[in-house]
Amino acid sequence: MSTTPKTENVKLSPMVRRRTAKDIAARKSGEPIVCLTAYITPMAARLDDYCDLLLVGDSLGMVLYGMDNTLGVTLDMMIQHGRAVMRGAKKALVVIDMPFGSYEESKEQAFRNCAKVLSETGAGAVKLEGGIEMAETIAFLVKRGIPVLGHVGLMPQSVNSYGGYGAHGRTENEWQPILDDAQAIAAAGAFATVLEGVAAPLADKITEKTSNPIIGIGASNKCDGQILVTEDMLGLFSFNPKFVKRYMELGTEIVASVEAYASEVRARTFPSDEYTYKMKD
Ligand SMILES: Nc1nc(=O)c2c([nH]1)NC[C@@H]1CN(c3ccc(C(=O)N[C@@H](CCC(=O)O)C(=O)O)cc3)CN21
Ligand SMILES: CC(C)C(=O)C(=O)O
Ligand SMILES: [Mg+2]
Repeated sequence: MSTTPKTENVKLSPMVRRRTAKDIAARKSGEPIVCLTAYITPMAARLDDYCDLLLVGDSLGMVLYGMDNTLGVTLDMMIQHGRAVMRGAKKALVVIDMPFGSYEESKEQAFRNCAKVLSETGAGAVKLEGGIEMAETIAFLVKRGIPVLGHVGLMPQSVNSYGGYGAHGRTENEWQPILDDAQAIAAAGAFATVLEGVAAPLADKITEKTSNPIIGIGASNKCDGQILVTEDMLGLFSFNPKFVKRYMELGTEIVASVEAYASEVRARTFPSDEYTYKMKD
């Protein structure tokens, strides 16, 4: 009889070291940081090999739930989708967007909710929108072990104040406050910053004048990295702002497939023989 201990038969999956916030921080002026959003396991699994960072964005309120903006997204939604993405992604750093109302009130509120998000999802960092006004909160979180990805420029959770999603910094008198925001949160310890919806020359200047990596969306190709909403670049979300390049037309392909299925059902050509069970011999 074999006396081999049971543990010897346990197959360990090959160890992949997941990217950390520190790895991303080290990419200032280095190899561009590739980022996309992910909300669900099967998508995260497919993006994982190609992305340094996967963001569970609060854009999921609009993309998955049909909301008009991101303001109705809850902490529980972010946690459930965060867990789903963690099950699919093994290599990328997973970052969870803090939803509107979950962090702005005080640094204590921010810590409580960010800690809940990290402990219940296993993700490696959180993202929160805000410039100078959030710098103190970001420093408080970072000093207590919570890596923070910043987000300045167009901040979608402030859509009611802006009155829309127009680009910022398209006249030079708008530049200084946005640069100040980016520098303030870099100084507060954000490991990188998303810069959204700004004129390209301003994005170039901010990238040059900040100490942490700048990840652009609707910004410029001189940023230290790029992010897009995955459903936007796949052509699944009916939305066509200037900054979205559609790499495929998934929505059109879905419609074509459903059309084919519907007509086969009506013609009784589906399910054909190969899709039906035979009797046992
Ligand atoms: N699917 C999706 N993709 C995103 O990039 C995204 C979201 N959702 N939800 C959260 C925010 C909202 N964002 C938006 C929403 C609309 C425009 C937009 O319509 N832009 C127009 C100009 C609008 C105006 O001038 O008022 C454009 O042509 O760029 C841009 C960014 C970016 N974020
Ligand atoms: C667009 C990205 C940066 C985002 O914040 C989101 O997807 O919610
Ligand atoms: Mg967001």
